[in-house]
Amino acid sequence: LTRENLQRGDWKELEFKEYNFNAKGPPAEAGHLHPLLKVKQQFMNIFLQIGFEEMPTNNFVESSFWNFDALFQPQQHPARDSHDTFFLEAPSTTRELPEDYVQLVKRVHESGGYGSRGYMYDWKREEANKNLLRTHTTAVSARMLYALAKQPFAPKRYFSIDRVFRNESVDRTHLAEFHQIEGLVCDRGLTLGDLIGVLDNFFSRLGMSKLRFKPAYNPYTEPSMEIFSYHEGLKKWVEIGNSGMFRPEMLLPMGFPEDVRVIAWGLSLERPTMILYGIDNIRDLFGHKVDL
Ligand SMILES: COC[C@@H]1[C@H](c2ccc(C#Cc3ccccc3)cc2)[C@@H]2CN(C(=O)Nc3ccc(OC4CC4)cc3)C[C@@H](O)[C@@H](O)CN12
Repeated sequence: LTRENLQRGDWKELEFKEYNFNAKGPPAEAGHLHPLLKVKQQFMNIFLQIGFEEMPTNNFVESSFWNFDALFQPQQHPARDSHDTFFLEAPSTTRELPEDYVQLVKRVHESGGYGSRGYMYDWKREEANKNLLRTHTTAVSARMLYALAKQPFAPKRYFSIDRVFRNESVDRTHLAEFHQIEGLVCDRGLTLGDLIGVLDNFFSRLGMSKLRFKPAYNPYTEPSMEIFSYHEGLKKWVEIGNSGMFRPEMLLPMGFPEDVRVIAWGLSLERPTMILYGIDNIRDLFGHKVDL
């Protein structure tokens, strides 16, 4: 039907069939929820069911102070190197830190206290001021615990599920960023048994029972444990996370009473999502194909 023969009126001779209003149109391509967000919602529901409150994680940029120093992670630790951490050029330094607390952190790094020897090095404020992309959500846990320690003591359960950034080489199963899931319980007199109990409760809600634990090391927790679960589908033991008890050198400078303990654990969102959705290349989780 061109403009010409429309104007000439040829169409008047044409035979048109009845319009069928019951004909089905082409199937509308509906949207899909992203697998990561569906699994995130599952984890969030579990945390909320067992009485955990969500921490505010809406700051990707963090100071080295909250990301490392407050966690008693020494300034010469390799994780603080630019090969593992994304430091910011602008704004390169943090605007403000709680000065009285900074002095207590400096002292515990340099000379210990509370029964600790410390690391016996010259702690530098310039190092703590450096802005970075947070390498773990434990930086948020540090901020929340510091705020909690300023109140009259009350037990708390917090969780966070958000993006963290590591300056690592990317490959089929590793990207420069991932979503960390972290839970913590703060109360008087908590023991490693309470940590094991909380982990049993949490992971059993995901169908992961029969947990096994292996001694591990984190700069900010002592003791620390890697967490394993026997995966019926894969017929093998799978590492499902890491955990531990925050050190007194982290908690006592915040101002917590001596008998307050914090048990905490972490895992990633990508690993369970890839397993639950049978995705073997992590890039398939993110947008269009990017061949790095
Ligand atoms: C550099 O990233 C390390 C990441 C990530 C990780 C590791 C440790 C923490 C932590 C912590 C922590 C420790 C103490 C106190 C506070 C936080 C958080 C994320 C996962 C943690 N991991 C991990 O998620 N594994 C996992 C979790 C769930 C799962 O469910 C499947 C349905 C069955 C399967 C697998 C363990 C390994 O994948 C490990 O090789 C990779 N880990």
